[in-house]
Amino acid sequence: MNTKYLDLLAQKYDNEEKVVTEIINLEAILNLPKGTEHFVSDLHGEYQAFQHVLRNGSGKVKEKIEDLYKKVLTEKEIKEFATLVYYPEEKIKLIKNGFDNEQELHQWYTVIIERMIKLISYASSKYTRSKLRKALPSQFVYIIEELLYKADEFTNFKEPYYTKIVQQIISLGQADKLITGLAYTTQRLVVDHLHVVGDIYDRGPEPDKIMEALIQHHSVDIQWGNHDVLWIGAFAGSKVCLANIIRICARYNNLDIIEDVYGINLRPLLNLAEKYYQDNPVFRPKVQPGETISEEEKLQITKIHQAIAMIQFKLESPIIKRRPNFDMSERLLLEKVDYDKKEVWIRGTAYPLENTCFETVNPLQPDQLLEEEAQVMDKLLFSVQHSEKLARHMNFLIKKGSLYLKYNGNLLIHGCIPLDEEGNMEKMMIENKTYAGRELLDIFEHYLRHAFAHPEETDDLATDMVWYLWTGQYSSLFGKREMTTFERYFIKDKTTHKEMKNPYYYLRENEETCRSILTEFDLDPNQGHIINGHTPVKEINGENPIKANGMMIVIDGGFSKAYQSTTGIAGYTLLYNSFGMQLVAHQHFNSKEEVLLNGTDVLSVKRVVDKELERKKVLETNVGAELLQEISILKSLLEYRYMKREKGPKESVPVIK
Ligand SMILES: O=P(O)(O)OC[C@H]1O[C@](O)(COP(=O)(O)O)[C@@H](O)[C@@H]1O
Ligand SMILES: [Mn+2]
Repeated sequence: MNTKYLDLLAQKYDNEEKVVTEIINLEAILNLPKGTEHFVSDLHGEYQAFQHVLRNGSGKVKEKIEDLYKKVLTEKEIKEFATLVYYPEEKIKLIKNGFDNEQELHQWYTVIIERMIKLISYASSKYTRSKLRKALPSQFVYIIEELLYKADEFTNFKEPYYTKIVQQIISLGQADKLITGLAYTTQRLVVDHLHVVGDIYDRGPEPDKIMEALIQHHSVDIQWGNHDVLWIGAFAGSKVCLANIIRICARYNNLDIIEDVYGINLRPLLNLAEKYYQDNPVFRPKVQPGETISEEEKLQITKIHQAIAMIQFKLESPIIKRRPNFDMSERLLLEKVDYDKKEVWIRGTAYPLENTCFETVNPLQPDQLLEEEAQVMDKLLFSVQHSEKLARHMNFLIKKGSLYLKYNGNLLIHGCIPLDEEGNMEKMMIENKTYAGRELLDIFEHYLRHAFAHPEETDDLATDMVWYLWTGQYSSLFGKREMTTFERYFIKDKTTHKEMKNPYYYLRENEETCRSILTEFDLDPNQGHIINGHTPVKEINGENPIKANGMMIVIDGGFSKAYQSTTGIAGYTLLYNSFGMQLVAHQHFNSKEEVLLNGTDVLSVKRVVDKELERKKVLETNVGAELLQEISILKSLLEYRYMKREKGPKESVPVIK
């Protein structure tokens, strides 16, 4: 080992005891049960529902409360207590309003602090003290540690020392803060690591708040979804991606995300829209029940929606032409329109067009942007690339995200591995080289990162490739032959709207397919699972999210409100702890207010996907592999710096994928 490196390390471990202590500490951690992983996907801007799932740990918080209190508390009390852990600030307020004297309130504080301490003691039992300490609210670490210590020692909590501390906290007016801190600590202890298997953005109203929550989260990774790369693409300089995100925001009545949240000036686009467009039924924004919108505003959005959709269609054309390998010439639909007859030719059939808005299209050069349209896009791109908040969110997506992830033996991927009908990995030619399977995904990711690093380039291959990831047939995020946006707006015949899925989506029902994919990614097919998002599982039609004998798990049940009528539920999430995997089905989430008032916790059918025969330890995980490496380095340091040779044979370091 490089001695320079060891010298540097010795600055941190500047005596023998420190090295030895750390080795012992790490060895101990290896033998603890593995932490709980929590998988969510397809959040689609539904911040409130996501918060709920995060706060209740997909039912794990309640489960722990029930383990401890089922015999001593009523169902109502358990619900109340669980709600307090999920939403401490609001619930404390509500409860306090119900008391009419100080004494009752103090009594309540005493009981709740005791319960919270017990809960934390239980929830942290599989972690080291140091990990627990990091999860505690910093201002109360010392006090809580004292209480936890007493909770271990005396089960009845009547110990005067304990009582004294609690009384002091209450009389010094710190109880609310302490309870709130303890509630968040519980949430954090219940789920060790969060995986977001794609599609944070689009359709729902608050993707930015989801991003802020993820930035604050203690441990998270993201597998990009097709909607996320659309936003990354826009920020990286792709005007066609930018047109798409604005179009989708207009369609779902979410333009305030662009305008108010990210501070992007839509005025030039609005001026253009007002000049050329009128009302048009297919471009009116989708308004959620309960949402109010004035007729004037609706009309304005309808116009913007048309203006940006037409810009999008025009911008697609030059990319398709300069990238023959994208094999998308079928999508040059503006050129296939007969503008006199008002029909479009698709694969040899002429379809009548309706609700058209071709005011800015020159039939002789249909993909030509008007000067004004080009200027609008330049201004929008400038504004997007100078939004400080968007920059922060996109940087985080890039830092924590990837196209796929191998984690503890499983493969996490939003969309698919493009396959042909025989189950072979589809090949794509990029710059005279053919890629398939894992290599294809790696090169896609390489281009995406390149595009992000070069936001000034707007028409290069890397930037175009980000758009391909949104809509190309061999994109691992899209997984369909083509995106029929044009047809959906302008053609009545619904057969043209159908988007043919990649064979992956039926082949993934077979174990054999899943085995070959896991092998392609160098994962053990006897142990690993593929965890997918992207396609809503239609539980309503009896679709099973667990496929291929448990090797494939699809967790998109549709947080997206717009899709809940087709799925019949409000999303799946997955939990993977030391005992195995559990799939949780969530029922429709109405509002935080409803949970606060009635304790309705709309969970959750659990299906055991896998049961570990033996409890899985940290040693067998990704984290374990990293710790083993650290231990090995520390042992080298011990030997080099403090001349201690270890007795016995050196262990080899296993690699966990
Ligand atoms: O329902 P909408 O918002 O019109 O979106 C439909 C489009 O969304 C897509 O399904 C992609 O979004 P998802 O990743 O959420 O499936 C396209 O295939 C389709 O054209
Ligand atoms: Mn998706």
